[in-house]
Amino acid sequence: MGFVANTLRLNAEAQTAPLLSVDDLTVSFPTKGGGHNAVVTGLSYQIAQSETLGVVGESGCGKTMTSLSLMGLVPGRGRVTGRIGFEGRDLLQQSEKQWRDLRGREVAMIFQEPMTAMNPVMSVGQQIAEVLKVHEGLGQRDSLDRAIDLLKAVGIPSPAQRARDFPHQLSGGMRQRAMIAMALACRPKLLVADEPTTALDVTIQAQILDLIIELQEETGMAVQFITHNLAVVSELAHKILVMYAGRGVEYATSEQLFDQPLHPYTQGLIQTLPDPDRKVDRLHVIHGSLRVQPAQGCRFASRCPLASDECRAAEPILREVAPGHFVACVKVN
Ligand SMILES: Nc1ncnc2c1ncn2[C@@H]1O[C@H](COP(=O)(O)OP(=O)(O)OP(=O)(O)O)[C@@H](O)[C@H]1O
Repeated sequence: MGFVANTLRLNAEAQTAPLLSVDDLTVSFPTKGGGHNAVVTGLSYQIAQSETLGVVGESGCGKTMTSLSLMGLVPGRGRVTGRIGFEGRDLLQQSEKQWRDLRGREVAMIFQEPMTAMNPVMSVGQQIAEVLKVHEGLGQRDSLDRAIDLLKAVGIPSPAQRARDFPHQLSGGMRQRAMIAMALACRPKLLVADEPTTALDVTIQAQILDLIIELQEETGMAVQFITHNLAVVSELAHKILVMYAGRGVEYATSEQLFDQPLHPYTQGLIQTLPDPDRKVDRLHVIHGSLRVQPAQGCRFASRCPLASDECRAAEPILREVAPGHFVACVKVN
């Protein structure tokens, strides 16, 4: 192939290849009996540049472990297998040094608990300024000015004063916002946001979601946004992955998922959303618990209104039932 054709092919691939491609991701922890307990099983999804993927599911379904895998931060003796393709390389094959270079610079994560990410003995402004010095090559004065701008952008009042505070001097909500400012400061290619706004009041929540969208438009950042609240991702996500007990059970564009939810669990989640047009006496509840799982077959079967013997026979796999719309349920044709 000639040089021009080759270059065109490579450019076309660069435009179409997703930034992140997770294939068959499994995270497991050793059990007392000497075996392994998988908390995430065979998960596959992709995120393109400028795209937001919402990862939704109830507490304990494996959302955080999925995100920590992308940062190389799965705790303890957790074992991660599969492939995490990022710009064409497999992150699971990286050395610890390569992980350290990647974190913060190319992939940044905002956690539910901000103290995880902050240095307790450095002022908040200085911490953000350090990021800007390293990533943008700014000097001391400029980096501090930009840090103050970022604190203002995440809704922190008197940002110049707050910049001089240490993390423990800020309230929980302020700390959360300061951590978000720090993650966004380095303009990561991929932002992993784990329930970042849950503890904040609705006005600040909306402000932070707007800030993420703004930065995404400006820099082409990809976002993986984890939440148990489908309403939050409906505003923000282009695609949604619904997880149940460590597995992906439905994966589709936001429109597909809200217009035609196929998995009974997704349908249940959507019914739990308050709808001003739907007059109901009380909100829908998905009865049962994630912790109660059948020994084999579909993990949702014990809570599913449609479950029959065929559901309990074998675990359904995620399959494409319409272009770009995947579901793991034998009841869906
Ligand atoms: N260090 C660990 N060792 C063993 N199991 C763990 C460890 N950390 C988490 N788990 C288990 O992994 C499973 C998935 O947890 P994870 O935190 O990913 O869920 P989640 O969907 O993010 O929940 P939440 O919304 O409550 O954060 C849970 O069953 C949890 O008990």
